[in-house]
Amino acid sequence: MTFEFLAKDPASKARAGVLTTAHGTIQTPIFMPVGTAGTVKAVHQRELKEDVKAQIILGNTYHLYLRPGLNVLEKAGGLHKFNGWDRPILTDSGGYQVFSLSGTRKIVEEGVKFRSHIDGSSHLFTPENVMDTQRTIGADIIMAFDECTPYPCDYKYAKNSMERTHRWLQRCIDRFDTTDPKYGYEQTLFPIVQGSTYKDLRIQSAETIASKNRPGNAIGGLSVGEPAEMMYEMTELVCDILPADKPRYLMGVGTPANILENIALGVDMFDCVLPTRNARNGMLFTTQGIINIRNERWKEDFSPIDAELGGYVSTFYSKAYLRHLMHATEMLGAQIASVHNLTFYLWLVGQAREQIMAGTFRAWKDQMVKKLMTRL
Ligand SMILES: CNc1nc2c(CCNCC3CCCCC3)c3nc(N)[nH]c(=O)c3cc2[nH]1
Repeated sequence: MTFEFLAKDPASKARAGVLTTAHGTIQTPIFMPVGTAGTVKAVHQRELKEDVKAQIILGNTYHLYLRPGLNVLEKAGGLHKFNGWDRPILTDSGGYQVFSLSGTRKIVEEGVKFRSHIDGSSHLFTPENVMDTQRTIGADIIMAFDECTPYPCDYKYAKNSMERTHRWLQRCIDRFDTTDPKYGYEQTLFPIVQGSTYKDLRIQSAETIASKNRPGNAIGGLSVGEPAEMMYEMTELVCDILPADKPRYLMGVGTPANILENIALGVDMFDCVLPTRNARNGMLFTTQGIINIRNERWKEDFSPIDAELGGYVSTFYSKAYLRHLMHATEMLGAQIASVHNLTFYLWLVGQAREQIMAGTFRAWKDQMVKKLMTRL
């Protein structure tokens, strides 16, 4: 994988570039739609490509390992073949999902013991077997096995957890660098910075991750309930230490405003469940601001969902019709809202990229953040 720089914003740390992987190129800054069990919920691959214009999507190691399982995925020839997505895929390492999904889990030096949320069977994720699992899934970019510390978290726990994550990282590197890809194309391992909200730990973790000299780096342990200002402070601190010539991936972020503010701090890659999860609850991000489509006020508004955004669903369907579908709990409602929100997120990062290329990102960002927060 290579990262080529195209432009840097004169009035911020925002940059625009191109990431080249075995399954194609990615224009950065980029938003990566989250697929859980091998699908972006309620969205067809064709819609992801043609309407959303997604360039890279996420797969979920924890889910895919439990169901359909590695045998099916290997027989299919990997996730790209299984779900038909022939562009880049990134998989998270599963540690975070164990914490957020499996009620019962225990962290030991070896790894994390947990029970499947599907059938209660017990499992152990280790740095080594999580590397092997991600080799079998076949994602172009895979993440190191880490612990995402909760917020708030006391200093002692954060320090011990960070040091264990660094030991796990070395085990990931040793395993990854001595195993081959299974399907004939190269994969890339990203390490993840931890350190909770403690400046000295964040500096130490960023320096450790930078020293591994991998093709890309991730920032973890944020977007876990901390105030936005804290997220920005930690991100800026870490971005100033991570090498500028490698892509920076801020995990699990975020709202449209979070994304623009973090692009200004030097982040290139984002993922978040917000656009799809909120869509299913009727919360739409639009070029005019945020709409709760279930609200009475849209009952007889026959204007397009978002005429400015363009794209099929946002111009073909009206607000009144989508509101009706949501109230009737019609599946089509979730599909329309999901495609709309994802299209909005890809549009937003695309606009940011154009502004960075034009050298006008900073002023555009400041007024866009205000507009995006407007509740219509
Ligand atoms: C929402 N906030 C947040 N997410 C974080 C995530 C998950 C990022 N999203 C991955 C997708 C989730 C759905 C299924 C497909 C993978 C984090 N992941 C890791 N490994 N480490 C973090 O510190 C880490 C930190 C995170 N903070």
